[in-house]
Amino acid sequence: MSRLDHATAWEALKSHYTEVRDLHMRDLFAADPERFRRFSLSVGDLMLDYSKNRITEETRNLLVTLAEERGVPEMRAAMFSGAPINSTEHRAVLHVALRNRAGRVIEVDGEDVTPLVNAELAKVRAFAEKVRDGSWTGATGKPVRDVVNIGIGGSDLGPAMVTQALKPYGKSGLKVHFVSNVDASHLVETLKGLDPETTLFLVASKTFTTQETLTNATTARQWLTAALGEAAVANHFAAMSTNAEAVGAFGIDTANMFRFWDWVGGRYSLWSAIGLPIAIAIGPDNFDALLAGAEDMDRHFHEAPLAENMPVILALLGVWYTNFFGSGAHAVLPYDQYLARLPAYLQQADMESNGKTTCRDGKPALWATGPVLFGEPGTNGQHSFYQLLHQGSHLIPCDFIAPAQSHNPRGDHHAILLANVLAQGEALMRGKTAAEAEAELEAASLPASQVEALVPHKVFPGNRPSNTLIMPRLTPRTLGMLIALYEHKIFVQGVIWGINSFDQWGVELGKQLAKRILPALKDDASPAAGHDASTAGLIAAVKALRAGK
Ligand SMILES: O=P(O)(O)OC[C@H]1O[C@](O)(CO)[C@@H](O)[C@@H]1O
Repeated sequence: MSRLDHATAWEALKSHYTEVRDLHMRDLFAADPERFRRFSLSVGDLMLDYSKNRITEETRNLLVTLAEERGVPEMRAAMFSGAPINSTEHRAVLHVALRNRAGRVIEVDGEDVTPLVNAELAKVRAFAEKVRDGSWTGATGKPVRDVVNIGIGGSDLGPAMVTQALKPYGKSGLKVHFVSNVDASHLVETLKGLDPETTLFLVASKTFTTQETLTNATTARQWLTAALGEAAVANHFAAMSTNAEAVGAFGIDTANMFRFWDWVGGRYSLWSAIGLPIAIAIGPDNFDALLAGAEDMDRHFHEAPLAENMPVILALLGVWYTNFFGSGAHAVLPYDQYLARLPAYLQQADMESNGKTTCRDGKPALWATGPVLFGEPGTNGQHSFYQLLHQGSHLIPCDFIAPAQSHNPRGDHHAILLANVLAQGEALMRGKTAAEAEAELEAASLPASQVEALVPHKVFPGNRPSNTLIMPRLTPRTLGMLIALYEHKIFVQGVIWGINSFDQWGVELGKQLAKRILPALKDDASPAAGHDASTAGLIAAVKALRAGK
């Protein structure tokens, strides 16, 4: 693949940028009453308004040309067909096969994976049903009341986010908890008040070698066996993994193991057996609806022309701001308390996928790649970092996400929430001119000297871009669509930037060094030698504090 900055469309976009960068969106809206219609699109129940972006039709055309030139349609076809597009790990990338409810044949190394997926999904459904109806019992014959998922990264964030998002679909008397951090406080606080007789642990790890997960699972097993004995493990532990050998070695009966495959990336795995806690929490039929929503988005992404393709449009807008406006951050702002963990989930999905500067061909990326992603739910962010969004020195594109109906209609709450989300997009776009600020201050009868002093502080530049995603209601189906939308957006950006979005070598170095530091922390005989002066000094200081010196 040739260099991104050598693409013809890149050059065209560079010169187009110089024409567009000073246009104000206020003027673009004033000049075109059709702008909303022109720059919005729907997929099923999900509507995207992207008219509040610093673009013209020419911008969209050029960005679409860039996507074509960078081979987005070809890579998309390769992904859906099961080609090994995760080049550094020689793996297919087939989270789409996990929600292939249409039953398309998808082959990996000559084998159709669809029957494998369906068989495992049937096992997940059956197990979830048993836990929910009480026919799966603990060692003393009692039904499960608490499920504790132990996993981290992709084996935690997706299921935790979805389980929280779909809490209204939960079952009373059955709670699903998530433990991820190796800090024992996470496990200890979660287990407080739980009864070993009615607790089921799900150990979720693709590799089953992850230090945090195995440490937490070992301590959880001690907690269980201290109360119920070693023989209880079979009724109280199940695992989701690709590594049957390691699951068996850990002492979990592989009959209680739900498997997935190396062509499912960890951060794309919530649709696989890793979704078992979701299926238990919301029921297999709702889990199926989640898959159906994702499949709706897959179909749209696979088939819609690039210029009318929601994930492609979101990806191209991100490229526009990252690579031409020099924006290094992106805010995801769900106006729904149930989506509180969506930004955290997307941090892994996006930043572990596209936080890279080496291209597929091993050469450095000489252009910016994935942005810093952050966000907070609802109006909380407005009373925190929105100040910077409105008046700070950084241009930070925002995605607002808002279900039109609440699961908890109470008085004016939801109307207020919706008024706020719509107001934020409008405020970011319009801003407030000096003349408007002055008129406001004068109307408040302030003395002229104060008006003059305050006006510069009250000005909002506006012209700050945002997308707004709305849906009737947050349901398993709309959530499935939303997550798949972001997955495909990330994919398209990776293709354009020329990077492999499906490996994560950048997480390895810290893991290696932690393994070297651990003995030095635990054992006086292990010297801190071989570390830089700062790390060696910190090791010594931490050791002294641990010893109470
Ligand atoms: O599921 P596993 O193998 O325990 O890995 C957990 C997480 O660790 C990572 O490899 C990063 O450290 C993620 O990509 C993954 O989701």
